[in-house]
Amino acid sequence: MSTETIEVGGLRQRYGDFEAVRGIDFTVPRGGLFALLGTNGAGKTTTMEVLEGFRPAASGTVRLLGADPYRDRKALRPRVGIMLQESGLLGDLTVAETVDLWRDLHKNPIAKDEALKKVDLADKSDTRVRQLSGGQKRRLDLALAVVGRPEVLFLDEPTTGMDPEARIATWRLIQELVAGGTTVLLTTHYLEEAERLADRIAIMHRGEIRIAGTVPEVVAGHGDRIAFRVPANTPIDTLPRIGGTAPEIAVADGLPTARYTVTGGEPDGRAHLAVAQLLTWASDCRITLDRLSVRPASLEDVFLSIVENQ
Ligand SMILES: Nc1ncnc2c1ncn2[C@@H]1O[C@H](COP(=O)(O)OP(=O)(O)OP(=O)(O)O)[C@@H](O)[C@H]1O
Repeated sequence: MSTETIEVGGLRQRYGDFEAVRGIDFTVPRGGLFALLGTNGAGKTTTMEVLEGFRPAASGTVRLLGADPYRDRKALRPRVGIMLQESGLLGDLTVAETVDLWRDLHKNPIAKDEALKKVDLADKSDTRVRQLSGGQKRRLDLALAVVGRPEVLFLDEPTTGMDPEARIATWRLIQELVAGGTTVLLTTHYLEEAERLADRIAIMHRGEIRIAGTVPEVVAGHGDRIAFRVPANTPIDTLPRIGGTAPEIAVADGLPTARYTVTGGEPDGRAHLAVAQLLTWASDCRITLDRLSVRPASLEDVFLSIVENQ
């Protein structure tokens, strides 16, 4: 028997003639947190909806807790928590009434006060849902998703609209749930959210997973970034090519800034060699490399290179 809580193999999904998901594969073990990142319309929500059992897979294999999420959705429902992108809350109910309604759907729900405390809405208990702010509604959505003590949690852009404090509190709650063994599939446009929370991520673009792995694995092949400013009138056309690549030059506040992406070679030594080459050039030109920075590629760099180049 598989030890994976979520299994997706060769999943394809169409809307009429349009293929929104074009053969994707990933698995999430019990207690893992997998984040799907990607451009608008990449197919993240569609993938999640198949796993949530809202529609059958057009082709491919999809298993949730060892079962078919569409055919076995009745049996799976009590074991799964879902936070959709668009909340379907009833505006006339109070926060407390809403939580009560959801608690009634579960056999062993957490206490109402505990649910509201988890998402910092205890003081809004008697407020009508329509009077909540966007971020507060998101927090109520999250309380409803966790009220039934789910084994698997689907979170579709959970922190959109939340202020930074609420976002950090939400991350803490998600981390507690994962530490307790809950398996989470998350979609997000916040790269920092994925970096903080996920064991593994996938970046989707146009219905395909373009890259997947742990964050260090994903950024590993994308080189280092070197940037510096030089005084005006520096002969920037004499800047060395590094690894066969010329720098990108941008002018800010009247001063040229050079940026290199350094790939190839041994990761441990390539930035060192590149900087040595640049310092020699600077010394020959009798200038200083102002605000010299050297860093490995970030998740944002990888994301942008996927989106811009493909
Ligand atoms: N019900 C639908 N009918 C037709 N096309 C749809 C439907 N739902 C989604 N699509 C299309 O399928 C593609 C994938 O949409 P999906 O919502 O899965 O993307 P997403 O990655 O979640 O995007 P976002 O980050 O904007 O939420 C998009 O091009 C979208 O327009």
